[in-house]
Amino acid sequence: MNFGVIGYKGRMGKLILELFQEHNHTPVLLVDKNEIIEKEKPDVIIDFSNKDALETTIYFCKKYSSNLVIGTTALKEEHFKLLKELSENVAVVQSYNFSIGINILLDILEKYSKIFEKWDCEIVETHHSKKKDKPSGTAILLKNTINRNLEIHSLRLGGIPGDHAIFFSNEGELIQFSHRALSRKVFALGALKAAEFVMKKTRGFFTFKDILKEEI
Ligand SMILES: NC(=O)C1=CN([C@@H]2O[C@H](COP(=O)(O)OP(=O)(O)OC[C@H]3O[C@@H](n4cnc5c(N)ncnc54)[C@H](OP(=O)(O)O)[C@@H]3O)[C@@H](O)[C@H]2O)C=CC1
Ligand SMILES: O=C(O)C1=N[C@H](C(=O)O)C[C@H](O)C1
Repeated sequence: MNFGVIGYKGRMGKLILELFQEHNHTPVLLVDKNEIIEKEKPDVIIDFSNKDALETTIYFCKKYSSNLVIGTTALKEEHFKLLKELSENVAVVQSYNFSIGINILLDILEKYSKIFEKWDCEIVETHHSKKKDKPSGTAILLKNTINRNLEIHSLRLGGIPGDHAIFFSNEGELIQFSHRALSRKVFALGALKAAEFVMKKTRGFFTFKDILKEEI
């Protein structure tokens, strides 16, 4: 496939560019802050950049009828509205976490977190010190899935790719669910899986969990 990367100079952008090429896909559109390299029509555009790039991303998706895989976090309601509108014409996969493990954890929490309704619950997320947003998109996703008012604690340290832990506790016990991304490559692999998925679709709004339905 011909693909585009928004945020191609970033930590995720560089990995995505490398991994997709290893799988014989061709980069035809590269966008970063104040930079656009435009060669051909991309079949799919991958955006791991910043919410401020969304306008540009949507411009290119519309211009070329390209499908979109977007992992950028800190999106606001207005951004989701734009993505839903876009998905009326092209296929969009949006997720704050493209790892398989977090999506399995979301599934478990969706099914079982009600059991802990009367227990205290808090989330701790730990990421590298260069991460710009707080709390992480994944922590927001976990909180929305648990579907209750709870506190998120954010740590920004060293080079940690992404740790999330959910604690449930009553007077005498503690249960902890946790996930650690051992490297950023898991997210790039997830983006590749999502890009291959959208190539089979013409339109619609999907999450990474929709893609993993057959696996989890
Ligand atoms: N969903 C998931 O599974 C994952 C999501 N993420 C998310 O992906 C995003 C990128 O993460 P990461 O690669 O670590 O971040 P980086 O800061 O390393 O990369 C982002 C890149 O986008 C560029 N950029 C910033 N603003 C714009 C803009 N308006 N137009 C075009 N390019 C722009 C940045 O340029 P500059 O540095 O000059 O600002 C930078 O090169 C974050 O939102 C992060 O939370 C990350 C990992 C996994
Ligand atoms: O910025 C990151 O690095 C990550 N961002 C995502 C988030 O905010 O949840 C996913 C992952 O944890 C890494």
